[in-house]
Amino acid sequence: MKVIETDLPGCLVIEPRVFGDARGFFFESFNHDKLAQHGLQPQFVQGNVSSSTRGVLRGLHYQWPNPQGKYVSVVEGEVWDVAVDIRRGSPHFGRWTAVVLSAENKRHFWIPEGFAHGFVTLSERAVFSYLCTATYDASADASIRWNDARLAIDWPVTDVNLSDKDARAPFLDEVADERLPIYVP
Ligand SMILES: Cc1cn([C@H]2C[C@H](O)[C@@H](COP(=O)(O)OP(=O)(O)O[C@H]3O[C@H](C)C(=O)[C@H](O)[C@H]3O)O2)c(=O)[nH]c1=O
Repeated sequence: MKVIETDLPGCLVIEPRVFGDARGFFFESFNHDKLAQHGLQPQFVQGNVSSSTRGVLRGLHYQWPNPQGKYVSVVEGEVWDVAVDIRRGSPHFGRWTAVVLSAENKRHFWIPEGFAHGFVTLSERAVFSYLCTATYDASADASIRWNDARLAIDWPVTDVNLSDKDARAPFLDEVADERLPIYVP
């Protein structure tokens, strides 16, 4: 397993060791002890799977309170996945980083608690599978507009297919401070 730091502190790319043979391949999608060697000890309590067609954009989502750390990957197709630091008091507030996740590259992406998350689907269909460190709390579920000029996320696709909720998401400047996660150094 390789753990690669991104340009946004806290967000990590994990590349599993893949064992291929005449039958196909095997890889460990999550290994507590191996991640712990890299200082990462998430305790997952929920797993999610979603399927999206080309151009579907889900995000930018977060939970506060009850923030979720997310360990995300793609088991079919390809997405452009983005994490945004929206923690009040963070030295990196408003900064984002992105990674291409695909069934082919088998990369996993660790997004810490307090970050907003989203992705846009690059393939005909993408099946997105991820683990969370807190369970879903509808009352804490929150969104920020995907194309917020203040974030200036360089999405590779702009003709996107959004849920009504995401299309109406507030801009960061419209979100009350108390609805944003708190940075804990
Ligand atoms: C997230 C979630 C949703 N739901 C229900 C609520 C809705 O009735 C339905 C679809 O929810 P939503 O449209 O919020 O699903 P996504 O747009 O895929 O949201 C996710 O997309 C981005 C990429 C994320 O990072 C979050 O995990 C999550 O917000 O599933 C649940 O029952 N449990 C859950 O954990």
